Amino acid sequence: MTIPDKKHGLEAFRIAGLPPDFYYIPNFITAEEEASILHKIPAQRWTHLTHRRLQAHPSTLTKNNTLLAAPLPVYLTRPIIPRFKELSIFDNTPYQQPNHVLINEYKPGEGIMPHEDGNAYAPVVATVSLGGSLCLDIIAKPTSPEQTRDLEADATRLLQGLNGFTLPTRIFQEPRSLLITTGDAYRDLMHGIEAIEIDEDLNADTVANWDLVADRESIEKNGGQSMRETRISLTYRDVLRVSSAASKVLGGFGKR
Ligand SMILES: O=C(O)CCC(=O)C(=O)O
Ligand SMILES: [Fe+2]
Repeated sequence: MTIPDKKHGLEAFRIAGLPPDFYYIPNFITAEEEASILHKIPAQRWTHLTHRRLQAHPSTLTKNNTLLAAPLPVYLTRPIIPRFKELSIFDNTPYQQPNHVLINEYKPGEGIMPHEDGNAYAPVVATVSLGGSLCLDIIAKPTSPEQTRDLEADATRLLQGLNGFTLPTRIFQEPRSLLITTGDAYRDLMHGIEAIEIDEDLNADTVANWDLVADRESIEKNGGQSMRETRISLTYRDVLRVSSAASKVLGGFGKR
């Protein structure tokens, strides 16, 4: 991709009509880079869940959401992290770059229940998609019935005013794309992936990032449908609590 100028760079990729801030960048990595990453994901590190499998790098967080400081493997950092820097994606997080990557794999018919990512992380997630396409569902957080009524009324007014989308809505994620979720969108919304084999009824009225999708043509040719294939996502985050105990010991040895 051509990196646009820093200050205005991301703005061109904002998903208009959704609460701030979501950005969708198609073709963030090349097909060669995608193939190289897919090849390097270690086959022996998967944890199997009912509807997907996953692995955490450099490791799973401890029970109190602490990351044991360790470098990320190089295939996850290059060329991706320098590109994040050019776009200033993590400039406002404590370590100014991601220190943790979750790799999730979804086969056709698999998904992830609606959830929020919570406060173990700085409120910025950068998701690189590999392999297949699918829709991420964007959902309002459940609140008390009265709050929900008030919030829905507010949200409807706001969204109609902005010519926006009412929630729930969908973001279509193509292979090699980057999705950034930050600000209110990180804090106030939930996201999930339906466990289905075909994403249907895809068009400008039902997909929030339709204008930014690179291959709209294939979907249109296919009557608004997109068949699921195996998709792997890399979710980059900056974990707030980092313990350097292990690295101090190693560092100590290193100095002898
Ligand atoms: O695969 C994705 O894009 C979403 C993964 C996700 O929501 C998570 O790891 O928290
Ligand atoms: Fe998530």
